[in-house]
Amino acid sequence: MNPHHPALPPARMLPAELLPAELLPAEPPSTEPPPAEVLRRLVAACAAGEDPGPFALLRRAGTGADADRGELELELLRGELITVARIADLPLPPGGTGPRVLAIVPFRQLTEVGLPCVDDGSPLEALRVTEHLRVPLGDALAVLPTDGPSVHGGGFDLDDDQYAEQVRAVVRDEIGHGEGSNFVLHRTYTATLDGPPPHAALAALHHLLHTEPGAYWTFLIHTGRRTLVGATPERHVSAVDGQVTMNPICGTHRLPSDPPGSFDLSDPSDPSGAARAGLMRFLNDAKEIDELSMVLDEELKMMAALTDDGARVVGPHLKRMSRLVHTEYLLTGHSDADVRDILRATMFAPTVTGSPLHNALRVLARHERRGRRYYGGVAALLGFDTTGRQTLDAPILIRTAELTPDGQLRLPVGATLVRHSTPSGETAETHTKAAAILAAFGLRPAPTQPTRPTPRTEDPVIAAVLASRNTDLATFWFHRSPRRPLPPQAIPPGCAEHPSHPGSAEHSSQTGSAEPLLAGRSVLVVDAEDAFAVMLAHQLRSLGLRVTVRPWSQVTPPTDDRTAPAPEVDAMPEMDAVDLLVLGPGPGDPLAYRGGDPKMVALRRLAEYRLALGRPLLGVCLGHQLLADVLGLPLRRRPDPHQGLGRTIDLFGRPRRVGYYSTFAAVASTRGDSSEGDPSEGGSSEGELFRSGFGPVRLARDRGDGTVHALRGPSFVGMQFHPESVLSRDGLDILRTELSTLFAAAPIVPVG
Ligand SMILES: C=C(O[C@@H]1C=C(C(=O)O)C=C[C@H]1O)C(=O)O
Ligand SMILES: NC(=O)CC[C@H](N)C(=O)O
Repeated sequence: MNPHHPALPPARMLPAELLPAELLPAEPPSTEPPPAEVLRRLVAACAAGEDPGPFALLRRAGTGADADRGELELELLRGELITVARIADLPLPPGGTGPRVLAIVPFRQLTEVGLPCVDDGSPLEALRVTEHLRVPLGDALAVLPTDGPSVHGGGFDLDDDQYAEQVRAVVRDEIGHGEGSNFVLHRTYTATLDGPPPHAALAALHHLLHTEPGAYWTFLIHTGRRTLVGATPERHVSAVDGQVTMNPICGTHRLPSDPPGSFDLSDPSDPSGAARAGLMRFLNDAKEIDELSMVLDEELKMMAALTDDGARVVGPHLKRMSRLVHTEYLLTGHSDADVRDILRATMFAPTVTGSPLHNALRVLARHERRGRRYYGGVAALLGFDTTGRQTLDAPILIRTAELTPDGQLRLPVGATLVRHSTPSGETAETHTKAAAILAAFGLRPAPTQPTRPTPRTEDPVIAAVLASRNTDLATFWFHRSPRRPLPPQAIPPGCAEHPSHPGSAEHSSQTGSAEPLLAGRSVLVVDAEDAFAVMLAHQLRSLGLRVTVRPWSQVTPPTDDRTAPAPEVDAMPEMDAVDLLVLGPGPGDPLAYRGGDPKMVALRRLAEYRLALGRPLLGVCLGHQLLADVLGLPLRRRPDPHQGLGRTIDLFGRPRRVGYYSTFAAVASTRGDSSEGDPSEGGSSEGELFRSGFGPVRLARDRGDGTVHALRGPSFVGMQFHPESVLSRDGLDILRTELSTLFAAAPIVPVG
């Protein structure tokens, strides 16, 4: 018996002192019962309301047992409960293979790295694993209870009208004011259990194992202080053999049937093909497509910061759950970092927070005004493989109910809000997401038949529609060569390839190779609170430049102006010395410099300083807006935010596919309008000419509304779009062209 679980007495063994001496075996018998028996006793203890001690049951896809052994299993872990303050405190001493620690990381863990959130004090609890058993899934299902205690008094903390109003407010006040492109707001369903929570959780797990075969983890984690039970579709991050994988899932198609049955595209009971038609509408829905691209961009930022080889994108694919279908990408890269550092660096997924991450967290705290407990955090299984390398498997805690010993059930659920979200649509989405878990507690009708998991290969028509989404995306992020082949479990079924293959002409122009005019030049990228800066750095490096990235608060031009807000760090000589200064993208209203906003003041001063110096300067999005402002072009807030929007534009006479994440824009009025910023010459393929105090500026403007897509001056370039975004198919080529032109034109200034 496991000494940590005295509540579970041995079932069959008589105490040795009661046996006649001749019956005593020469060798002590194995006292370890078979795994299914251990589970049976655990279930019995829970049903009797006894304390089963900390344990977990995990049905893991991908990196789980299936991949190794080809049979379905439920992992049973037991261990000691520990509570730690920081992720780094999770104990992972070398030695032994297999899982060692199973942690539940609350959302408030963000405070550990100084990121904003409503701090509800939820603890970082973990099981230090003392026992790891594998129970064949069939045996487990035979032992798990089919019925749990009844549950009553359910309802959402925010009613539908209140949630819809929050959706409206975020779209209008945050996305509509340049604070970011997507935000996830949650609401929580609560109810009360009439019996022991671990027993209720086991019955719910049984239900979910049947109904959610498409889940990434179907699991129950009982720490003694709480029980989490759920079927989460989404891997947040895993690390196997130095291969780090993230899995942004976004876009939600609500399945029509109620109560739901199996979702089969060739379902003979759906002769009209209604299910298929609905799925096709979803796959072609601009909002759903944009949602996934936005979270792909945001997770690429994380991967770019985390891995030494950038990241590689695979997908998109469908992720099928019982009542809904999602779309997903997979991102892989290489990192030798300690798995606890990987966890710490990825708090938390953009699919449960928003973009850009830091400001999204502020927006969440502002609108949600209550803690998230474990919602949006992760479960994390840490251990070692047979070669002694650390392993990590961390799903996102969504579609997960928390049961507390006092019988409270909480199920938080959210939706990704984007510029074209509708309050009613997002509210309906939260109901559908909650339904699968609520059904497991008898709070919603159960599906009539088991759900079919996502097939290994997609239906060819659907696969083609999915693959076509990549034609407008940046090859650069699809063909970064991984250091080693992807492990088979990293590649999901029906892997869609990017249409441009290695070796093609398009591929070589889009994947980066050192440029003669750029190679070896030094660049300082100023991060204006958007990790797009790190993606830009990867692209610039691929063009041969030497790149440093620094937060805006640590970069400041030399100034004698003592009235200006005090910089955190003294003037940096490299401001003058670097061959190229890049002012990066960032959230917020660029004109807020007038009210003294420290970030906007600092960035604008950098633009002024570098312009006066006459040395190469590139402004991207927010950086471009502040550059345009210094040049004398007016800035306007768009009525139609371009947050997360791919467009084909006319860029100095060439059609270019680029991605926008902006609500503001510089505007140059059309000829005949006498307002400031009037271009002084008519349009040409070279763009219109605007005379600024820093020399003539060529403008690439939108013919419809006059907004400035890009500008070229004697020593500077501005881009309203994001060349680094996955939405910018032509981003890398634009950077190459614009920077080469800039360096060809810019006088060589000796620095000494
Ligand atoms: C936020 C949740 O789910 C996330 C949001 C999705 C969406 O908005 O389409 C889809 C999958 C998840 O990444 C949740 O279940 O609470
Ligand atoms: N991505 C950005 O740099 C955005 C700039 C600015 N916050 C806007 O929304 O227009």
